[in-house]
Amino acid sequence: MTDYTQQLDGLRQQISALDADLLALLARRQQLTNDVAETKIKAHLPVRDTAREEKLLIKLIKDGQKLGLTPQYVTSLFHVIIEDSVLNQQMLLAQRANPDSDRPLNRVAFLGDKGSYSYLATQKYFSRRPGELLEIGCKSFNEIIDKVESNEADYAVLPIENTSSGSINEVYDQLQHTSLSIVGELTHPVRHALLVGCDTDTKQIRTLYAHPQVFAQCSHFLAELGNVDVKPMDSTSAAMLKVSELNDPTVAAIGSAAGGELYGLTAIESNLANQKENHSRFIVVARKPVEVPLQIPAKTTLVMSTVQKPGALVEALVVLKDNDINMTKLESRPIHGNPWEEMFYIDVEGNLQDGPMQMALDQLKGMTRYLKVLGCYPTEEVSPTKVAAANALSE
Ligand SMILES: C=C(O[C@@H]1C=C(C(=O)O)C=C[C@H]1O)C(=O)O
Repeated sequence: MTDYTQQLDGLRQQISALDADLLALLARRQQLTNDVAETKIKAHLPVRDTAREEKLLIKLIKDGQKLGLTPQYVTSLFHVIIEDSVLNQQMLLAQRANPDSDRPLNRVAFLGDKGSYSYLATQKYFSRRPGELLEIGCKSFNEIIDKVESNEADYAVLPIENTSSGSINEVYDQLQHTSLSIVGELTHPVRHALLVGCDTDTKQIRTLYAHPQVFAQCSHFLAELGNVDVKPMDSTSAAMLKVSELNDPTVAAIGSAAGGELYGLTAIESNLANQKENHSRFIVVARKPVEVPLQIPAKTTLVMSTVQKPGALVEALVVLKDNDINMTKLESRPIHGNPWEEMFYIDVEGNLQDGPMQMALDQLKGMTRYLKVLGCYPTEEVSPTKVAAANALSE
């Protein structure tokens, strides 16, 4: 061994030892924040305390500067740490309010197979929850819903909208007919890459396999690519499997680089989506609704059809406004067999147990032809507490 390799080895050993200490400290911090959650349950306090977070961040930024760490570094690091702590605490409270959802095994149905975006989202959502995960890959949204309805699965993870291609109509249509309830949500980044199974380059690709939603999200890239045969597949993972089996330099799939790795595929181009910030929102559905404790932020999804008269939808929305309920999404879908009639899907911020929500639902019942609560569930988004670094340092 040369002197330099010896030196490098020695330094790396020290770094690894420090990283192990950091992990142990983070685990201790997590334990303390879980204890905080227990206290909040007893004291009926909200999980999130942004004033405390702001104070904490200001002090950390100042102390970090003294140690030579930039405010940006400290801030982004602690945003991740705090987000994780808030999500864990929320999960703990939600679990406590729904003890029967605490299972040793969570059987989860999702679209595709290992490597699909739904698979990655499923892994992410259930990684925070107790119990083992049994993944049940399915070929269609219909099959996914069926699995839960027939008790072959406990949960389904369904993509509902994407920042590039918009709402996933097929999922909305399934929600019209199911007795299942929405019990959770999550957003997951969707980063499309061009995946190949052997040594090749983009110019040689003649056939592209992907899910139709993916083609829609990457339409600009496809237009630039020009003369390729586009083959729609049931899922991203089916596209990956196809390309790995064909082992042909003229074929490629579009999917995530992480998913492609599971099939031995290499990403030769990345960031293919029209919109660079490409995210999908998923809903988690189950046979039984959940109760969301008032100490954590909640969303409620309603579906309704209005009476056929001018302004009926506006009147329904005014009910939400009058009860100070914030609507985060409105989607309309045709009702099969009733031409020109629409079903409206509405996401609002708030808990089903809230007084204003109950009031609004009562009023809506009297003025709609059909009204159903699809679910009330914890909001998974933790917007980071902003601290102007300059403010922190000028004190
Ligand atoms: C741990 C707490 O709960 C939340 C998480 C925080 C953290 O991880 O430091 C800080 C404030 C709260 O939003 C707390 O209230 O102290």
